[in-house]
Amino acid sequence: MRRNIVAANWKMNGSRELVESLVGGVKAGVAKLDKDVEVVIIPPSLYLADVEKAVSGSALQLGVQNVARWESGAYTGEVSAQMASDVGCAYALVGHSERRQLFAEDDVQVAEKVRLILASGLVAIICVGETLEEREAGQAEQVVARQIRAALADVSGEGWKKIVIAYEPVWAIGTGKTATAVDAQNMHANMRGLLSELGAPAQEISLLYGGSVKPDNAAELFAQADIDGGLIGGASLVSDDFVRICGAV
Ligand SMILES: O=C[C@H](O)COP(=O)(O)O
Repeated sequence: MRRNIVAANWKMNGSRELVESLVGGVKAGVAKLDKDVEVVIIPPSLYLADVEKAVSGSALQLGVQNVARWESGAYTGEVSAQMASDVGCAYALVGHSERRQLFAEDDVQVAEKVRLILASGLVAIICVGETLEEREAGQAEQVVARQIRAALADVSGEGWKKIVIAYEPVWAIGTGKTATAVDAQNMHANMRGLLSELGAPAQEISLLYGGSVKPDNAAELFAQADIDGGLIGGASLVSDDFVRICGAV
C-alpha cells in the first residue's frame, strides 16, 4: 500500500546508550507530529531487541539492514529474513549500494533476498541507484531500470503490497550532495512508469529518496509528486534532525 515512509538506516553505528537516547527522542518527537507517516528504525541487527523494547507502545516500526540469501543452515555470521520477522521486524532493506559495492551483492542475490523477505511476511525496501560514473555516462535511468527489473523478477500478485523502492544515487550517499528535487522527481516518475510496465500496481507502491537528506532539504524532496518519503542515513543518528525530517513529509 502506498504510504509516506521515513526510514532510519543507522548502518554500522550505535550502542545501547545511543538506542536509549536516540529512540527515546524519536519516539517522543514523532508522537507530537500531526503527520501521516510510517517511521521505521533500522539499527544494526545486534540492537534489534533493544530497539524493539525502546519503541514499544509507539507506532515506530522495526527493520533489518540485510538478510541472508538462504533460509537457514550453516552460514556463519548470517541472519535470515525469517529471523528478522521472528524478532519483530516489519521491514528489510535489500540491495543497499554499500552491500552492492563492499559485499559484492549483485542483482541475482538481491532478487533471491527479495523472495525470502516476502516469503517471511516482511516489506522489502529495495535500494537502487547509479554511481557518479554511470550518471556522467548518461546511464542513470538504464542502471536503475536494470536493478529494479532484476529485483522484482519473481514478484507478483499480493507480493506487490510488500514492495517499497528507495532511489539512492550512490554519489549522494554520505557526501552532502543531494540530487535536485527535479532530478529526483524525474527518476521517481521513471521508476513508477517502469513498475507499470512490469505489471505492478505502480500508484500503490511507495517510492523513497535517499542520499544526504537533511532537515533543510527534506521538505522540497518530499513535496515531489512521486517521492513518498526517505531513507535516511547520517541524519537519522541525530534525534532532532530525524524528527524534523519525519515532519517534512
Ligand atoms: O540508507 C541510507 C542512505 O545510504 C543515505 O545515507 P545518508 O543520508 O547518510 O546520505
